[in-house]
Amino acid sequence: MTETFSSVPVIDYTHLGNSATKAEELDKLREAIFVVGFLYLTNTGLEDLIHRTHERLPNLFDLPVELKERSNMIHSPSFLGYTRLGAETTATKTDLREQFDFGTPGMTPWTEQDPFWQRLEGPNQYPDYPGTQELVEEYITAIEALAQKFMHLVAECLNLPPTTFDHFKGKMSRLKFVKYPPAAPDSQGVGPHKDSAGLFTFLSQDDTGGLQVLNKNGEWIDAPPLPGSLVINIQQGFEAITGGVCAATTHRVIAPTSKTRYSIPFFQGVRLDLTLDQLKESAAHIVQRIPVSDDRKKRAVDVPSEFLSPLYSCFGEAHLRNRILSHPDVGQRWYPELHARYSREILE
Ligand SMILES: O=C(O)CCC(=O)C(=O)O
Ligand SMILES: [Fe+2]
Repeated sequence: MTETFSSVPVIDYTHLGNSATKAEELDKLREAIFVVGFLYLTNTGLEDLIHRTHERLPNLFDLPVELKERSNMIHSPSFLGYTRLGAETTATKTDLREQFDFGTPGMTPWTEQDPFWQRLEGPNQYPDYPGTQELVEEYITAIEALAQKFMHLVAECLNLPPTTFDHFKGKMSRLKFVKYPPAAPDSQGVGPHKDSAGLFTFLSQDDTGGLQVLNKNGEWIDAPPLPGSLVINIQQGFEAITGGVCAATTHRVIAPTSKTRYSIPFFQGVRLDLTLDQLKESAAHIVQRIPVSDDRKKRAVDVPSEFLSPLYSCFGEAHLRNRILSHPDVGQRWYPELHARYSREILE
């Protein structure tokens, strides 16, 4: 029988920091990473910040449309800014959500001499709502630090030196504020996908529900809200580092029917210049340590991983492709030739 899961494991962050409980919790983490690909992380110390941020979201999204549109993503070749309801596509269907995308501040401006995909790392557009920039910066600083520690723990659970994955880390991570308005039953909040921006995702969801993860048997498993927790999943960058053994995990959100849902995903960035060949070489010693399972590949049931396709020169290009297809209006404006090429590849 395929080794799979029917619920999402809960890992207590304080147990990972306590020598009396660490070994046992690392075992649970290993299982969560290698068998499930999803976990709840509790007691991270970020509860107050997460709570304060959620409290602001309804007012932020209630800003007049004209104000939100001023920071529309269409103005950003880095795919940062506001996306109105219905402007995003996943698995070729329209998502029923509205969102603000932010990146780690302080990126070096792109110039014509840089590779085209380097343009993904650019400046933020902040909505005109007092305190937003400060809150975004505070959130990104705090969660970047947690993400870094988490990555060290993942290395430790493989008996690798804690800093093993550090040189895969990219300069820019991404943070989103997302709103899902109520919709007809079984509507697509966001369709089935694997996160493409980097290593791990750290998601805070409110108390509405609707997040589902796919297990190896192709069944959708609910990931119900767990107050104060972060839901962590594997992105395509970590999948690539582990030679596809730790498959990025497929998930989706069913739109709410009677109340608005808000969520705050944070995507830990990966180095954009990583090529598949470089990865194969440097990841070989990592892959050897990963427990062998006869059904390694079965988790990736239905959503292809762009980066493991030899079509793309490096992670940056694979990620750019994903952005262009998710936000076709932005893709068409800034990268018309790539937009045409990537769209054609889907049809073929
Ligand atoms: O809103 C959520 O709970 C999940 C969002 C998500 O999966 C994404 O934006 O990549
Ligand atoms: Fe996602």
